Amino acid sequence: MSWRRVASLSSLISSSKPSLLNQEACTFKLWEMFTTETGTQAEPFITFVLGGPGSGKGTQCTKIVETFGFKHLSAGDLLRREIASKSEYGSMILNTIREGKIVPSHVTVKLIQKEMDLNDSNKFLIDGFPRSEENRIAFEEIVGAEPNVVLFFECPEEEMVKRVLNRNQGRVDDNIETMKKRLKVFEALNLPVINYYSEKGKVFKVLESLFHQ
Ligand SMILES: Nc1ncnc2c1ncn2[C@@H]1O[C@H](COP(=O)(O)OP(=O)(O)OP(=O)(O)O)[C@@H](O)[C@H]1O
Ligand SMILES: O=c1ccn([C@@H]2O[C@H](COP(=O)(O)O)[C@@H](O)[C@H]2O)c(=O)[nH]1
Ligand SMILES: [Mg+2]
Repeated sequence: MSWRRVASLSSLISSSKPSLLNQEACTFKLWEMFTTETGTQAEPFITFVLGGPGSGKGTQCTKIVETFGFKHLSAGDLLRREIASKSEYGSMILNTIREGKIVPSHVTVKLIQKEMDLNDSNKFLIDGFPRSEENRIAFEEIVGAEPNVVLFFECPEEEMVKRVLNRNQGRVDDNIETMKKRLKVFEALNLPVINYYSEKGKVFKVLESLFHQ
């Protein structure tokens, strides 16, 4: 099956009976097709998983990993690990996350690249990255690859706010002040990346609908 055909499925999902397809069902259906298509591919299969703060990226990535064995690389988790290990960039990263801003591209891309190199898997879910056009360009230059596909989790803002404020994972950025900043950054810097890949026919929009996790 060609990517063109897979992309046309995305438009079907947006236009036909979205209320019957919850995030989980959409994701599983799509990934079933991707694994069938790319099972013998030698090059790494790269998926960028994008969406606003609290849209459910991490939650769905965990489910995909459990079922299909992709390697999940959360850029946010890699950055939080740097803070915890008190690395040279730790305090700068902590301050940036507190402010809801974006960590310099070279730092994040190096962390992602290192994890990709260390891993045997050839199928990656890169969650929460790229956050900006600058991030995207840095990844493409440094890693020398583009994503095969981009999953975009669309979720109403009030739902994202509710989820983040109820997450209870002790994250320094899960408070209303930082959340407002993160939403602004998402719209100003992350949406252009989604639009860029959308024009290349690589984006699957996964619709939020009424469903139980
Ligand atoms: N479909 C859903 N319905 C209700 N709650 C959900 C759903 N998906 C995720 N959640 C909950 O919402 C919260 C945020 O989800 P998650 O951490 O997966 O979001 P995220 O997109 O990774 O956010 P961030 O960008 O802040 O890391 C979690 O507490 C999760 O359990
Ligand atoms: O590529 C990235 C990813 C994340 N950040 C910073 O981390 C926080 C939290 O990220 P989550 O993906 O929500 O876990 C984000 O708000 C940014 O401050 C980043 O700079 N670059
Ligand atoms: Mg997350």
